[in-house]
Amino acid sequence: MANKRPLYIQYSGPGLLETPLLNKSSAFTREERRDFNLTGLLPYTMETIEEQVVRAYDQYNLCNNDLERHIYLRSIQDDNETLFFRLVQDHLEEMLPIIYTPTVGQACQEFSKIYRNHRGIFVSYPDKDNIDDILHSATKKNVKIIVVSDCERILGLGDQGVGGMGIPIGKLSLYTACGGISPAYTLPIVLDVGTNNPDLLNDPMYMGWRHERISGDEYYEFVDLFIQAVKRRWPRVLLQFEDFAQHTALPLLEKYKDQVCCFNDDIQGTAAVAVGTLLAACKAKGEKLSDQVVTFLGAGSAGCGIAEQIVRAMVLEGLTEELARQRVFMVDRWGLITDEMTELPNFQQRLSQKREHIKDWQVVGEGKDISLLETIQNAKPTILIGVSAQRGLFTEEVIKTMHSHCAKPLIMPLSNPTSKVEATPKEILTWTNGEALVATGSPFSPVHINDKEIAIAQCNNSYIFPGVGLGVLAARAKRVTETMMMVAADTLAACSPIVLTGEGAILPAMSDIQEVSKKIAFAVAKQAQKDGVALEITDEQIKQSIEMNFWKPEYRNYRRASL
Ligand SMILES: NC(=O)C1=CN([C@@H]2O[C@H](COP(=O)(O)OP(=O)(O)OC[C@H]3O[C@@H](n4cnc5c(N)ncnc54)[C@H](O)[C@@H]3O)[C@@H](O)[C@H]2O)C=CC1
Ligand SMILES: CC(=O)C(=O)O
Ligand SMILES: [Mg+2]
Repeated sequence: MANKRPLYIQYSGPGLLETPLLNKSSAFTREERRDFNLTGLLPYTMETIEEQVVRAYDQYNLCNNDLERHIYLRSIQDDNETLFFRLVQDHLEEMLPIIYTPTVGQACQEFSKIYRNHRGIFVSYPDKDNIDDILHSATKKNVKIIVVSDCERILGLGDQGVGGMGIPIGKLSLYTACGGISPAYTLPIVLDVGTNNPDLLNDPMYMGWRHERISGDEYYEFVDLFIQAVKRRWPRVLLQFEDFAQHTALPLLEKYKDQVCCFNDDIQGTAAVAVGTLLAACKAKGEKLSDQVVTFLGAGSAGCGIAEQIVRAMVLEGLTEELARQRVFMVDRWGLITDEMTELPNFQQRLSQKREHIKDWQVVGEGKDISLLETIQNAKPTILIGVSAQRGLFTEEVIKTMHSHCAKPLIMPLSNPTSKVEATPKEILTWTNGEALVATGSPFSPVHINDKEIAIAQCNNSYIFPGVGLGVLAARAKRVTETMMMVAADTLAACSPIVLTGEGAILPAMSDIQEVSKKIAFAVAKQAQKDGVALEITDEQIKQSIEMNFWKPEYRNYRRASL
């Protein structure tokens, strides 16, 4: 047991067994059973956590499908968090797809059907006058990281109403499993502002506020009530915005990024993991990022967030911003985004291509609505990124055309969950004779082609946010800056096996994720100091803080706290 210091607690009897953060189930010792009035409430034999994991894993293997596995793991989490995280840690690669994408998507869609137990906080619009009271009802006093969603864009599955709670829960499980943040410090929150999903509104089982979404000033005033209440309750908390829709994601980030310690995972976390992946792939090919030409399908929060980070990285390599922007092509549902398109939101406008630069392109229809295929035929990209949440849009023709211009293209269908992928790795590798480098948002099995087994990198922001959170806590940072996200990307690239050894995968193995998160945390903490948003402590103190904050799923001895 690494942490031998006893924990002084006030709970006893059934109340202790019903407190998931403290419950040890059959692992309570004889003395603890006596001291905390547990004798007779548990079978006689005392077990170790290893024995408990064996039983739990046996039961897990009896489940018939992934949703059942998800429900089973969530039930352990709601009963005994230490056991849950030990089980997940011991079977990380197998269980991440169950507690996170893709299965969490199905769990969100079926939330009201599979609901078992309360977890997290629901801040519902009709309760808007009581948000302080709601936050004070949270049993955790010392919350350090919140993941909050209004659930309007859950993965690529659209508006899931309160069912989206699965996402903050899943993200925070990864904060602990991958970034060592104690579950005692994390809190998932859903802002229930209604839903525009007719299936949910018509579902008699739907558990959220049965009302269409509030919008406009009413929406922003409600979110502000929430943010101000969070600041009063936990002034230093790190707030992660997750799975907001495109029309609110950036405005909320712009509004709050200088007011509270916060970031938007879909814009900034995704940008960092994608640029980290690109940097690693370029190093592996012996090329510079600034030599690449990048095409996006999907110019939303993720697409534009990644594109802006690519521009920043190209500028750091020496390109002018104007030249960098000329190398990035954004295709959305109306085709290539150009400066002739009126009514583009600002974040797309900044990434539009100037007509004069593409005037010589060979396209049909006088250059209106330039398709993805036409963009690829003319721009001849070396990198193709899919963040459109539309299955199948990377067609055989699109991929083969890309391959005809670039011998070893990097193709990244990043949309989640698996059902929304723009093309599967098997399709891409088949159409490119195994020559493309592929990274996906959701996990995929290795592909066998030309007598080779090709592992598929999972380019998901889960490589970034746990380390960023750990770094913010270690340095006690007050803000999350763009440069902190940029060093997270650089550090991820530096951990890539292909960069380190010249062979292997583009991204580190999931089994190494804790060490990667610690490295990202250190770099993020140092950058926070450089940016003047963190404590001035020594490198040694940062490292110590990271190690000290790194929670391990092990039971501690309990002593009775005097009341
Ligand atoms: N791998 C990762 O770490 C991450 C993956 N994602 C995934 O990326 C996808 C998009 O997320 P966001 O950018 O936040 O959503 P968003 O809604 O902001 O953007 C999606 C964009 O795709 C466009 N689009 C829709 N249909 C299209 C079509 N037929 N052709 C071209 N464009 C089309 C939409 O107009 C929109 O601009 C989701 O599936 C999400 O799960 C998001 C964040 C992180
Ligand atoms: C991974 C993630 O954050 C998303 O798909 O929304
Ligand atoms: Mg997300």
